[in-house]
Parts: sequence; C-alpha cells; structure tokens
Amino acid sequence: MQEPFKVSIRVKPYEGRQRFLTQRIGKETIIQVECPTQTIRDPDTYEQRSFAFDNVFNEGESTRDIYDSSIQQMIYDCVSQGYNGTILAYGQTGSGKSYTMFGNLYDPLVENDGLVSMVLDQLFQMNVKISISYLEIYNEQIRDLIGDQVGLQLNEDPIKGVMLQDVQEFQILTIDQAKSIIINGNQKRVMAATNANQFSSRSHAIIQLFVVNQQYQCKLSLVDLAGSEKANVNEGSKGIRQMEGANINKSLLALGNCINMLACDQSMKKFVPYRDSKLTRLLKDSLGGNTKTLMIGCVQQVVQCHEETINTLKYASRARAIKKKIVQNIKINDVSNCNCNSENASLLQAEIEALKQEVQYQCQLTEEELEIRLNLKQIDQLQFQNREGLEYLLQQINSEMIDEDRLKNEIQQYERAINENERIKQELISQLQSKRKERTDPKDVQIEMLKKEITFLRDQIKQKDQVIDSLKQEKDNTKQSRPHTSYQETDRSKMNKENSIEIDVRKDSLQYCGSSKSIKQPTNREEDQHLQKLNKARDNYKIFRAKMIQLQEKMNYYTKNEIQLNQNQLKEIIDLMNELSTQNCPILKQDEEMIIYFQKFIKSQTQKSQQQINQNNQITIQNNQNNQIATPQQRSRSVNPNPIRGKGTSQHQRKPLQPTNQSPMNRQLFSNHSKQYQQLVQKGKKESCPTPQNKQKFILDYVKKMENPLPRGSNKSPLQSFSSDNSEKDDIIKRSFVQKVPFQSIQ
Ligand SMILES: Nc1ncnc2c1ncn2[C@@H]1O[C@H](COP(=O)(O)OP(=O)(O)OP(=O)(O)O)[C@@H](O)[C@H]1O
Repeated sequence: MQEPFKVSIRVKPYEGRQRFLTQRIGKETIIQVECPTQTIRDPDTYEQRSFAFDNVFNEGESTRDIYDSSIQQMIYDCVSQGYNGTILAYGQTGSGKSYTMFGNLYDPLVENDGLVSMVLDQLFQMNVKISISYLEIYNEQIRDLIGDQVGLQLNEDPIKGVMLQDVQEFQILTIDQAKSIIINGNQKRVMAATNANQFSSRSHAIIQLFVVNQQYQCKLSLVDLAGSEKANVNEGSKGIRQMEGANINKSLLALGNCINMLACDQSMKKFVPYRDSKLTRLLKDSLGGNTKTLMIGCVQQVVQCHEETINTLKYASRARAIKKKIVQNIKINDVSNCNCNSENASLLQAEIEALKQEVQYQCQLTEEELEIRLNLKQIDQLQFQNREGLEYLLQQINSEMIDEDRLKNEIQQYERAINENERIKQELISQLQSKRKERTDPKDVQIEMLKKEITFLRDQIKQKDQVIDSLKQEKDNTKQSRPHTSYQETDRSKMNKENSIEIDVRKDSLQYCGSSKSIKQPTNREEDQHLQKLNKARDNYKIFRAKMIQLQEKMNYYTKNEIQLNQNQLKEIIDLMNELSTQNCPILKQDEEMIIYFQKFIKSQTQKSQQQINQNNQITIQNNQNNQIATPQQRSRSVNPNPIRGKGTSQHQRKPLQPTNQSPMNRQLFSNHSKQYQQLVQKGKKESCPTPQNKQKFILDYVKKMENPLPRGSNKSPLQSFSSDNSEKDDIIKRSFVQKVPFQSIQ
C-alpha cells in the first residue's frame, strides 16, 4: 500500500517574555495560519513565503486537538491492520516538542497530557498486549532508559527490521505502570538549561511500543528529537554543551539528508545514507521503510526565530514529499498470513542487498574516487538549496509587495550559481568516470599509451615528409639549373647497381648512395621512380609498425598476466609474425630488437606448449628448434615457424618447409628452400653413400645454417646479408643499415 509521509505543524503560543521583546522592537509575529497552509513573512522585508501541510495547529489549539485530528485514526489503523507507526516531533530548541510529546512533565501542578499518554490510553482501550522499551541517543550512543545499559548495538533483521541488541522490553499491564516507566526514563534523560530553553532535551528520546492483537502485531515509535540549534544558542557554554550541540546538529543533518534522498523522484533516487548516524539507522523503517509516519514540526512565531522557523518548515515540507510502500505485519506465530510476512521480508532483503552492493562498491573505490563522490554529494546538496531558493523567488514574482529589480537580480544570481554548479558537477562526473575506467580496464590505459605512441610516430612521419618535400624542392631547383638534354642522354641500362638509392631511415634525411666512382646523374624518370619507391617503402613501414604494435600489445598482455599460450593463441601470434615478415620495408634498429624479443617469446611459449603436450599426452616430441620466428630478412631463408605442423615428425622424416602463409612471396621462399634442401641431399648422395645417418647429418647442417645464417666472426647483421641476395639486387630500395656515402648528384 502506498503511504505518504504525513506532516503537521504546531505553532507555539506567543509567550509573555517573547511578546514583550517583540513588541519592544516594534515587530509583529511572523506566522499566519490558514489551515492547511501556513504563510511566513520576513520580519524585515515583509516578503511572504507559503507552505502547505496536512494540518497546521495554531497557538490556540491543544495537544488533544492534534491527537484527535491526526493521530487517533492512525493508531487505530496501525493496531487493527498490523502496520508500524511513528510519530516524530521535530523543531528548533524550545519550540515545544517535549511539551507536545510528553505534556507538562516538569510542572506536576499543571495537568496536561502529551501525545504519549494519549496513545497509551487508546491502546489500553483496544484490548491488546503491549511491551515497551525506552531509549535515548546521546552523543551518538544509544542508552537504554529502562535497563540503564549504554552503547546498545543496532542490528538489521530481514523480517523484524531494525533491532536493538540487549534492549529491555517491558510488558505493561496498566496505564499507570506505563506512565511511571516513562517518567522514570525522562528523569534519566539528559537535560540541561540552555539560553533558549530552561529544560532542554540534549538527546533524542525514542519510546517503542510493541503491540500484539489477535491477528496482527505492530511497532509504534514515539520520538522526541533534540532541538536543532544555532551555535549561538549555547553562547558562553563550552565543553559538554558544545559537543552535545554538535552531535545533535550532526544527527539532524543526517536525518535531513535521508529525507532529501527519499523525497527525490524515483528516477533520481540514489543511495539513502541511513548509516551516517545512529538516529537515521534507528529510524530507517520510519523514514523510508514499512511504517506509517507522522512528523509534527514545532515552530515559534516570534520574529527572533524567523530563520529557524523557515528551516523547520522547509525540512518538514521536504519530508512530506516522501512516499512509502507499507505492508501489514502478521503475528509471528500466525502462519495463515505468511505471504505478507514474506513480502515484508523480501522488501527488507532487497534493501539489504542494495546496501551490500553499495558497501562493496565503495570498498573498490580509490581515495580519489571517494573524494570526487563526496564533492558530488556536496554539489547536489548545494544545488538542492539553490533550486529551492530559486523556486521561492519565482513564487514571489506575483506578489505586489516586492522590489522587482532586486528579485530579478537575486533570480539571476541563483540561476548563475545553478549553472556553474551544474558545470562543476559534469566535470566531476567525467573525472569519476575516467578514474573508474582506469581502475576497471587497464587495457584502456594500454590503448591510451599506444595511441600516444602512434601520435608520436605520426609526428615523426610528418617530419620526414617535410624533409622529403624540401628535398623534392631542391631536386626541382637542380632540374631547372641542369640542361634538359643531359636527362635524355642518360642511359638507364648503363647505370650499375652502385647508383641505387638507399634510404637511411635512422636519420632525418634522405640520401642518395653510390660509389664515389659513379659519375652518372640519375635521369628525371629515375628520380621519380625513386621517389615512388620511397613513398611505397614509407607506407609499408607504417603498416609494419601497426602490426608490430598489435603484436607487442598481445605479448605484453600475455606476459603481464602470466598466461601460458594455448596452441591457437600461439598460432595466432606466429601468423602475425609471418604477416610482419612479409612487409616489404626498411626497419629501424629498435624494430629489429623488438622482433628478436618476439622470437624469444614465441620460442619459450612453444617450448612450454611442447612440454605441456608431452605431459598431457605422454608423447615424446622432438625438440622443435625451428620454431623461431624470423625477422623479415631471416624469414626469406628460414624454415616453417609453425610449431604445430612440425610436431611429431622425426628428423629424417620431416618435410623441409611448409609455408604457413600462402602469399606469393612465401610460396617462392618455400620453393627456394626446397631447392636448397634438395641440393644438399644431392650433394650428400654424391659425397657419400645415402645412408639414413648421412641424410640426417645433411638435414642437421641445413637446419643449423638456417638458425645461424651468418658465418662465424661475421659482424654483419642478418639484414645486411639480405641485401646481397640476388633476388633483391634490382630492388632500388635496399633493406640496409650500411654506412651511406652521400651522392653528390643531389646537389
Ligand atoms: N503549546 C504550548 N503551550 C504552552 N506552553 C508551551 C507550548 N509549547 C511549549 N511550551 C513551553 O515552552 C517551553 C519549551 O518547550 P519544550 O521543552 O517542549 O521545547 P523543546 O522543543 O522540547 O525544546 P528542546 O529541544 O530544547 O528540548 C516549555 O516550558 C513548555 O512548557
């Protein structure tokens, strides 16, 4: 059943001293009651502000009037239908909360019952069993006002809701017995004289009545909150009073935060911070849970209390926006109504789950994230206040008694503040999101790093492009200064290999390289071809780099997470390496080093994978040394890098090469290797008898050559040796890092 949070306001009568003071400063009272609305007027500016409540009780109305009009029915419903109920007195210190709840406790000569006695009277007339517990929350400690125990612990039971450990519950049989328990409790309650109230309650008092009738049971809570107070209420008093005041304000602020959150639209409803204080934990059911609740806001009408009265009215009208879902309680031993009980339990269970999730979520957050969330919370509160202020000002627009310019000015200020806060809020949210992303997805960080690397490389390429452009420019200039006929006369066929262009990608320049003997100038057409090659080589290098990064990323991931690659993953890596080796471009020293690192990684992974297979299948597999992955240059003469294909074959049975990649280049490499292998075998046949041992020796020699393609003592790199390959001789762009002699024709 949907149940609104009901709110009534009680206006304290105008007392003699207050009346005297108010009259002396020439001001009238500030409150005007037109039930159910209440209008409050600023004593200085005469601005009016209206609030609407379920009931407003003016100074002439008694506690009995309040009871009859808004409480009697509620108590009847709770008891006869099994709903929990809470009556809560809220207001500034001295505004009449205790007077409303307990009557005139301190003057036995004045016969005046409060709401507590009236509730008890009614219950005793309803023929129900009643147990009572009475406690106070003082300085964030719960104290049993019947059993005297201090520091009671709170528990949350999925069925019974919020429970107090070790609290004394006293079954009451007569109304006098009940009243004497309450009077005893009140005497133990912490009271003190403050500037605002001679008998000020310094604690929140909570009476809990557990009521059972034939069919239902319910819990009724009667709460007299400590008064909200400004710091100057206790001016001059230090130590205990100050600490009390701080604790009272803190718990009332927590109560306000819960009310604000509960009053939000369902769509905006977030986590309700019940755990911020003992008071909100204890009142959790009464605020947002399975309870019919009535708040009585106590206010004073004297001008001196204008600010506090406005605050109380705001607080109360916010609470009125809370909507709750309540369910009936059955008697614990009544199984016929177990559906209601389970509904209640599942509601509470859902709340517990939500709480658990929130706690779990908060535990994962970093300090930075927690701080941002705190800032966000504060901004939300500020925005709430700003919007309220703005709403109030907008309401005033139609009022005739106001200064329009001032109002417009104030509205603008509020709007500016709201916009600015909204901007800050969005910033904080995006900060929070990026922090969360960093925490939850380290891959994103890697991607970010790679993106940076790509940008860096792009910049480098750009620089190189600029160099190329400037060279082009220079070339054009040279062209113009040369007689046109000399180009036509150039015989390309006469150009020897030494006149080829080489690119030194390690330097930020492009150089023509050739022997100092060569005197021929390249023709116009040749130069264009060179430039084309150069561009192609640069494009190929870009693709090569992208593939390198892809591979690097994968390997980093595997290494970082200590993942042992399975056959498929290994194959994927090897395929990527093969793709890399087919890229026709010059490479840098650092690329070469990286390739060597890749080779080592694949080799170690292959070995691990072999060991794993051996262990699992109990099959002895030969040491697969050929599973190295080649640099682009080694690749041209290396054996098949795929460990899967060579697996399980004996050395003399093994077929020489099986290209994994069926690109034309690979096919050619494959046939080259086959030829070499066949030549070796033929040589072996000629030199000695073709015994299996001889064959094996030749094959081993061949494999050795493949693994160590350079002669011992040679200080040439594999890349250098590649440049002497016949098949590449005509290729103008050599993959070479040899020292280059600048070619004078560029000038
Ligand atoms: N409606 C009322 N009619 C007559 N006297 C009242 C009324 N309300 C309050 N008073 C008197 O005002 C004084 C302060 O009231 P009370 O102690 O109830 O305030 P309070 O809000 O509980 O203050 P605190 O928060 O400091 O405990 C008391 O002397 C009380 O008798």
